[in-house]
Amino acid sequence: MQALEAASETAGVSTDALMENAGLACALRIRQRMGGAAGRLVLVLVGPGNNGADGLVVARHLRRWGADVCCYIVRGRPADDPKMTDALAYGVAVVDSSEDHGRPNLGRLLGSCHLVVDAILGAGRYRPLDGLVGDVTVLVNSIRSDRPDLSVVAVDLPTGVNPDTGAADPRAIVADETLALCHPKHGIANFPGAGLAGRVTVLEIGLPAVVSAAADADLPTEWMTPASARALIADRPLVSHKGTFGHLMIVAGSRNFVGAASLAAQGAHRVGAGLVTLAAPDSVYRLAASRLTETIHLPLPEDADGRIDPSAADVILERLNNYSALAVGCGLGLSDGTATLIERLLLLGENPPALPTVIDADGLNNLSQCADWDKRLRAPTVLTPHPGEMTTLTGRPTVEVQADRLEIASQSAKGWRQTVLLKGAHTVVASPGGQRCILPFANPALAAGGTGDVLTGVIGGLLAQGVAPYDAARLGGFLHGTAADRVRSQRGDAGVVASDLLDHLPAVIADLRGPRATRV
Ligand SMILES: NC(=O)C1=CN([C@@H]2O[C@H](COP(=O)(O)OP(=O)(O)OC[C@H]3O[C@@H](n4cnc5c(N)ncnc54)[C@H](OP(=O)(O)O)[C@@H]3O)[C@@H](O)[C@H]2O)[C@@H](O)CC1
Ligand SMILES: [K+]
Repeated sequence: MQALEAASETAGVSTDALMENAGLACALRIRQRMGGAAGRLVLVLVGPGNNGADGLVVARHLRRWGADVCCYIVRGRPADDPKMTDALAYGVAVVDSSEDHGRPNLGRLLGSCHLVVDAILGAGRYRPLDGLVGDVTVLVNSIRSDRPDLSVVAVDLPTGVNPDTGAADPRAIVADETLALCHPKHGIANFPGAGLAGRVTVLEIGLPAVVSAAADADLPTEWMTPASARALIADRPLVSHKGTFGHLMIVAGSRNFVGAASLAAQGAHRVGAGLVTLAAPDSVYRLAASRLTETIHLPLPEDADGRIDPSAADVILERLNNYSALAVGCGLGLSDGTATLIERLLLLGENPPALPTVIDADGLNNLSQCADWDKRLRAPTVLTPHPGEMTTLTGRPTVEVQADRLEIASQSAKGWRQTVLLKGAHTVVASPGGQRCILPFANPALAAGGTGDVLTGVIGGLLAQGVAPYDAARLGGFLHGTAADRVRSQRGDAGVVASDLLDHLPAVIADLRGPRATRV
């Protein structure tokens, strides 16, 4: 952002103009969050740099719209600060921390306000919080934890989070929402900083078009937003039939994992796949069929333990010409037989159309048993490991995978020449061509068995509709994450089950799509 700011100046757009845009965008979002400005009491914590200047612009606009606004100057600002002059002119109250010994004024303001804006520190050069700033942040965090009705909204980054790494000072602000200005900084993408940011809303600050186009081309990592997800949702023609939206084959399930197969199939239906066939062991078919009324079934021979028998590869392969995508893995089980099945379906070139494929869970575990699997995977594929499965595939310890999720996902995608979706808080998606994106979801409700099976079905359903692998993975992950957030907001963190996500998926898609007219 510092480089982009300099490029903007060169292109004729001053930092002051960007700051004004940023401050207005933040004020609009805060007003929306509060359900209006009039009569609200807002406390803006103002720091010494440009983040503090943004805070003064926010204060001025909220005051203009009728809020009662007080700026608490945490650390001295220049004597002739024009943003301060403007804020005062609009009637913003100002309290200086140097005149608030023992902080009685800050305590009183925190006790009575509706919302706190953290504009103390942003993306400037990072150093640990000094005593003065730390005193303020500790008090804010402590009153926030006593007052569930109090929202803390951070401008750009929560104060105390290292913008480049996501490391956090122990006294860093805990925010309910962070308003990321233009390109979110790594500090709120990486944990622990990401865990302090709350909901992240990305705001435009009006970079000149030439600068933002160059940045989009240059920046290696995309932060998925509703707007970027919307751009990936295809129109559904009015004149269409079930064949228009593809046919997915799901190879899944074993005696112990009947539900995995069923959840994957429902995930695919709920994102609009035209037809879904579940190829599962005969005993799984008998249990799942009554529940999956819309699914086509292909019962398969099974071994003594209720896993798909490798001879089933013939049954599947001879039908694949009629399909548009393949999803493999959910609840398959792990044995020599299932590894042989995977090898035949995916590695031996017997799958003539080389269908776009998503491989998950035991699909990945079985794949890792096959020699040189990464060199032999022919079809355009999305691999969706969780960190443990990534360890199995790469041989790198899970702590290493977790410490550098973006890089490891990207290196793997390039090395395997396939799309990789690395699950976890802030799921990462990387393409073989070097694109990569972060899905901004960290939701403990997703830490439940079966949610990965739904995701596989969702990605498979999108692949079947002709969405390219990298787009299917990031859009699928975004739909899944948004559905999970909705479930969490209704039901809380614990006790959510994977099937709760399913009913939300169509509405998530419809809301993203918006009222745009469907084109023929
Ligand atoms: N770039 C853009 O295009 C745009 C940027 N914008 C905004 O600018 C923000 C970046 O502004 P910035 O560079 O002035 O940095 P910021 O963090 O506000 O303050 C740095 C000051 O803090 C001080 N300080 C640092 N650490 C400290 C500590 N631990 N404890 C105490 N003090 C500490 C440090 O002092 P020093 O370390 O030098 O003593 C320095 O004085 C960015 O996040 C966004 O909000 C938008 O308006 C739109 C356009
Ligand atoms: K801040």
